[in-house]
Amino acid sequence: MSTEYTYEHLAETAKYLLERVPFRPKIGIICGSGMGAYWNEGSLAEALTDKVVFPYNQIPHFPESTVEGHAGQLVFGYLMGVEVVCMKGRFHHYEGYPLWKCSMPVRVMKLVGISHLIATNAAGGLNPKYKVGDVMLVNDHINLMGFSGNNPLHGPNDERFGPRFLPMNRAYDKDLIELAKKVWDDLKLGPIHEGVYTCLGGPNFETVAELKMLQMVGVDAVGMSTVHEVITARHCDLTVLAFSLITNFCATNYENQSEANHEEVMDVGKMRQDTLATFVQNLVLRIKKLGYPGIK
Ligand SMILES: O=P(O)(O)O[C@H]1O[C@H](CO)[C@@H](O)[C@H]1O
Ligand code: HPA
Repeated sequence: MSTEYTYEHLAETAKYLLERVPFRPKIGIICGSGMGAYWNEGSLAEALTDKVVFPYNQIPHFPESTVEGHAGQLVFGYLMGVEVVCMKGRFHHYEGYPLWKCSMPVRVMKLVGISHLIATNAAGGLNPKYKVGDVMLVNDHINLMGFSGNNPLHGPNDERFGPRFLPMNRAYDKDLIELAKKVWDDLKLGPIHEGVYTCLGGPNFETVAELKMLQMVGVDAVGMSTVHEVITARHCDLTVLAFSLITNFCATNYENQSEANHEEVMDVGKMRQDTLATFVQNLVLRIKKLGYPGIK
């Protein structure tokens, strides 16, 4: 990560937040485009009780949200009685931020005390079995931007966050994936998938040739976030669960006249928000009841 944010900067941010919040969250939740990043009514962050809300532009050293209509808030509160902190909206590379800046809130959440991260995103479905509105638990990713040397951990390493070299073969915690599947099934929410996610830089959606290539290398869902957050989270030893809401189908042939667009992404997010909120609420409850399982 760049030296622009030292450990001391982020510790200052964490101290500012902790001085204003009367409880300590153990679970951090990143609400992406499919989980109310952009709206209030019915969103997961709105379901929190005893909320303490920090607009990003009031938090020391935090980047500013630039996406139109983006709430840009860090919300502390209780979800089904479980202490959590929610990012209502995230930072993307296409907004002009380097990856280390996009994922700095993950380190801040670590410093305020979380041990578990639930990262959510909206993604295009490449796996032909997926339908719009489905949920895919991420069991692995392909760090395409990393192939060209663009990595959130690029630059000097501070061992207080984590090691210089880190394994990524168990990045997505298997126990949490199993637990998430069980919670989903117990709630009788229908089918749920497991698959591989990749992040492209955006902001344009993909060409047909790009999508065909991604499909060939085993990508099931494609988006513009999450991968750098998960790398940063694993670096500082957080246990990670991530899931994608499939908001659109990726066209892998030229006959398909449909075009991906952000309105559809947000519409599908709104359509599925109640289901996803119920899922996440029950999931955090189970994680707490089980004593926060997973790789710490
Ligand atoms: O990944 P999240 O933030 O959920 O949002 C996804 O949806 C937006 C495109 O519609 C992009 O920002 C993409 O990354
Ligand atoms: N491609 C990239 N990012 C996305 C998509 C997509 O089809 N849908 C939602 N975010």
